[in-house]
Parts: sequence; C-alpha cells; structure tokens
Amino acid sequence: MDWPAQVTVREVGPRDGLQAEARILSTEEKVRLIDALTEAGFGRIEVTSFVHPGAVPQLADAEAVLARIRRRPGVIYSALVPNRRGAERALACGVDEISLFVSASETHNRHNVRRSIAESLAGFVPVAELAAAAGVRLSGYVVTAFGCPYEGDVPEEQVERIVGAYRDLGVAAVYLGDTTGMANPAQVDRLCRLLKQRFPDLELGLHFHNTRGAALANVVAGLQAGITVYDGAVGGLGGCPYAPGATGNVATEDLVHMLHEMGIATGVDLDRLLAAARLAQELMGRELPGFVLKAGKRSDLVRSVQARQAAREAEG
Ligand SMILES: CC(=O)SCCNC(=O)CCNC(=O)[C@H](O)C(C)(C)COP(=O)(O)OP(=O)(O)OC[C@H]1O[C@@H](n2cnc3c(N)ncnc32)[C@H](O)[C@@H]1OP(=O)(O)O
Repeated sequence: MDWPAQVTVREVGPRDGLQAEARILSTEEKVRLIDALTEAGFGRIEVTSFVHPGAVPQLADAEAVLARIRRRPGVIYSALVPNRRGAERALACGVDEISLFVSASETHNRHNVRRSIAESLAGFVPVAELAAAAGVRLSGYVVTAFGCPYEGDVPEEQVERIVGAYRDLGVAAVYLGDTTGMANPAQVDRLCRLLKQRFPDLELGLHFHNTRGAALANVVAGLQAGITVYDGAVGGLGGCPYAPGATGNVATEDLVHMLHEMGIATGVDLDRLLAAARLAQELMGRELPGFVLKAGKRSDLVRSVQARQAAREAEG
C-alpha cells in the first residue's frame, strides 16, 4: 500500500467537541483554546456554529468568539450553519468557510434541525447563494452517514443522493460524519470508493467519532480508499446533543501521532497540539479520552520509562 505523503487534518474540537460538553466555557476560555490550536499549525479549524442559541447554548457566543480569536493568515476558520439566518450571522463575522449539515436519516434530521431532509436541502439554496456572493468557501456534512441511532443502517444510495445535492449546490467539500461511532473499516472502504468514483472532482473528508474505539481503524480504511481529509477533536472532546449515546471525535493528537508514525505529514506540530489538549482538559475540568495525552508520544516512551526507573532507584 502506498500511503499518501500528506493529509489534511481539520480540528473541529471548538465546535463539535464543545457543543455536547456540560460545562459551558467562557468566551475567553474558548478563544484561548482556539488560539492554541492555531499555534499548533492547523490549516483548518472549525471554531463554532451559528445555530439557534437555545439548541446549543455552549456555542451561543459564536460572534464574540470569532471577533476575539487571533486569526493566522491562510488558516481556514469555519463554522457550522443550518440555514439562511445562520449564514447571515456567520458572514457578518467574516468566516472563511460555511459548513452546512444534513443527516442521511430522516429521523435524525428531524431531531437535529426539526426539518425533513428535503426541507433542509431546499433551505441550503439561499445559503449557497450568499456564500458565493461573499466569495466564501462552502462545504457540507452528511451527518449519520454510516448509521443512525434511530434508524440503524443508512442506505449508501441515500448518502450518495445527499452528496449529489451538495455537489449541485457547488460545495468545495463534503465531510461524511460517523456521528455516533457506528462505522466499520469495511463499510468505510466501500462507501468511500463508491463516492470517489461517482464524484471524482469533489473533496471528500471523513469525520469519525470514537464511540466504539474504531475511529483510527476507520481512518486507515479511508486512507486505503484514497481519502486525504480527516477531522479530529483535541483531547477527544465531543459528541452530539441530538444523538443518544454519542461521544467525542477521535482525539486529534491520536490521529496526528498515528499519521506521523506512518510517515504521513500533516503540517501540525504535535507537541503544541498536546499542549492544546492539556489546556482543553484543564478547561473542561475532567480527564479527556485521548490516548497520547496519557501515554505520551512513542518517541518519548523510552525517555519516560528510563526516568521512572531512575526515580525508583533513587527512592530505593
Ligand atoms: C451531528 C451534529 O453535530 S450537527 C450539530 C448539532 N446540532 C445542532 O446544532 C442543531 C441546531 N438546530 C437548530 O439550531 C434549530 O433546530 C434550527 C435553527 C435549525 C431550526 O429551529 P426552528 O425553531 O425550527 O427555527 P425557525 O426557522 O422556526 O426559527 C425560529 C426562531 O429561531 C431563529 N433562528 C433560526 N435559525 C437561527 C440561527 N441559525 N441562529 C439564530 N437564530 C435562529 C429565527 O430567527 C426565529 O426567531 P424568532 O422566533 O425570534 O422569529
């Protein structure tokens, strides 16, 4: 297998990660976290969402967050947008990318945005027009693309239909979301190959939650199918307030660590990312699920084992 030389890792912790966390961070705390992620070298960061403030109270300060973060030139700071009202708010803040979202299953979409899939898609038309007029990048998530907590299996044709609708809207990228960690590597391989064949000119990205521990295995399946864009949430923050049993995205530092060990470049500074993960843990006031956060980098292993050994010898 020829692995790609480089992949794009999108940091979505400040949006997907925070939206389901019980502890509401202050605007200042969010800005500190996003600035630390910018320092880590990400080219793309999803910073917030412009949804109804009552639906996701954690992100009700989207405008203030965007106004205060230190934006590094060239970095794409994106926000999730459900409708025209959200697009108007996002554009007023000068976002670099608007990410639309619709579920591949009717039931989840109704729970999430109180609309049918067809109604969501129809509502995206004016958003696409606004984004195009403003010259802002447009992308779209397919939520529950690999399975739905309410409906179970999601037919591949349904995902294909939504990707086609996004393509017709003129999006630059489509991100396939495994919202509740239901994907397996064989399924990822099959769906990605199918979509790449059907939509060869569209950028496809993968967004895995690690609910059942399969996220990194699914990333490898995606790499084998030729996908080069992956989402992660710092520390493994995350979930979905409208999906029972949802937990965090794959921890970005685990993803970046694995990719670097495989010889795949990401442009991300892993040490700075780990510092951001420790900050996220401190801000949330709880242990986050990321593995490398606890175990350290592979390259640090021998050093830390030797240090422990020396400490034991000094004690004894
Ligand atoms: C898998 C994932 O992680 S997806 C992300 C997690 N899920 C979410 O973020 C869900 C977000 N959902 C929502 O924000 C809501 O369900 C909506 C906005 C999509 C739909 O809610 P509805 O109540 O049906 O909206 P509706 O269009 O009827 O408008 C109701 C009111 O909300 C306001 N509103 C609608 N959209 C927005 C918005 N994007 N931002 C702020 N206010 C809004 C309207 O202006 C209206 O206000 P008014 O009563 O003062 O006139």
